[in-house]
Amino acid sequence: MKIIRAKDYQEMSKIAANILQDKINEHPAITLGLATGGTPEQTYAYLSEDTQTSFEHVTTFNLDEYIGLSPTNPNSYHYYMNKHLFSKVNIPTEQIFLPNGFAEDLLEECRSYEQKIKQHNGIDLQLLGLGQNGHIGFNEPGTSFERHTHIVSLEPSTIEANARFFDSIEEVPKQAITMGIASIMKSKEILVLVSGKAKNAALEQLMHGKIDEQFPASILNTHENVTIIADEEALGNITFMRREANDR
Ligand SMILES: O=P(O)(O)OC[C@H]1O[C@](O)(CO)[C@@H](O)[C@@H]1O
Repeated sequence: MKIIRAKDYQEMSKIAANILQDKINEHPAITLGLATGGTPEQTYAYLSEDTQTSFEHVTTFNLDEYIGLSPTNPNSYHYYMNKHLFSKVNIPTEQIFLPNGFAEDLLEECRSYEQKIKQHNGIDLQLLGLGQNGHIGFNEPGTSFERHTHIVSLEPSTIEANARFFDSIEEVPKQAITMGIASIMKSKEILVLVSGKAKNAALEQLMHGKIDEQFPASILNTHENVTIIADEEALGNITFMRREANDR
């Protein structure tokens, strides 16, 4: 795992945006996996400001979506992505994919979402945030590393952490559709963004803890092409010593 140290949130976001821009310019028909939450907001803002990079041939798959929120609900991840990125870049609508948390048949939605990713030959570059409990996408602690896109019940701690985006905690949906750990791990390359003191313990566990389904992000240590971009607050005093194979 490669670690890039950024001074602060702005610098982390700028580095991430530059990496994404370079990848898109090198491979205009790239398939990106995208994340939501507070962490990537500024990365998307930098991408939106850039008039040199064309999204005309880019395809995107988002990690997750709440169940029960329509795409026009301001708290849905559909809405978030339109607001922060898709409405500001030249990506054709038919190249944008998010799970539909409003689908009548949610199991079929999970199956067909996974199928669509496959039909696009998988994800070339997956952007990830890190939950304080180690979740990636909405894969909560205890999720099997073998799972593909599936329905999850959100942990009380995730509901609490995400309540800041809603008028009240009662409004936070209790379930979501998420790409599974197995879906994420099939990505050719993964970029993890980590910012702020609140993520320090999770980042330390990701870098130095054991690989365990109780801490979903730990699986990233077994992927061959992962870069973490973390700011100084998130890194705190974490040492950069190399993880040995027998630490796993
Ligand atoms: O960036 P945040 O808001 O801290 O969230 C971290 C992670 O949690 C989620 O928002 C899900 O709760 C992910 O989409 C995100 O990557």
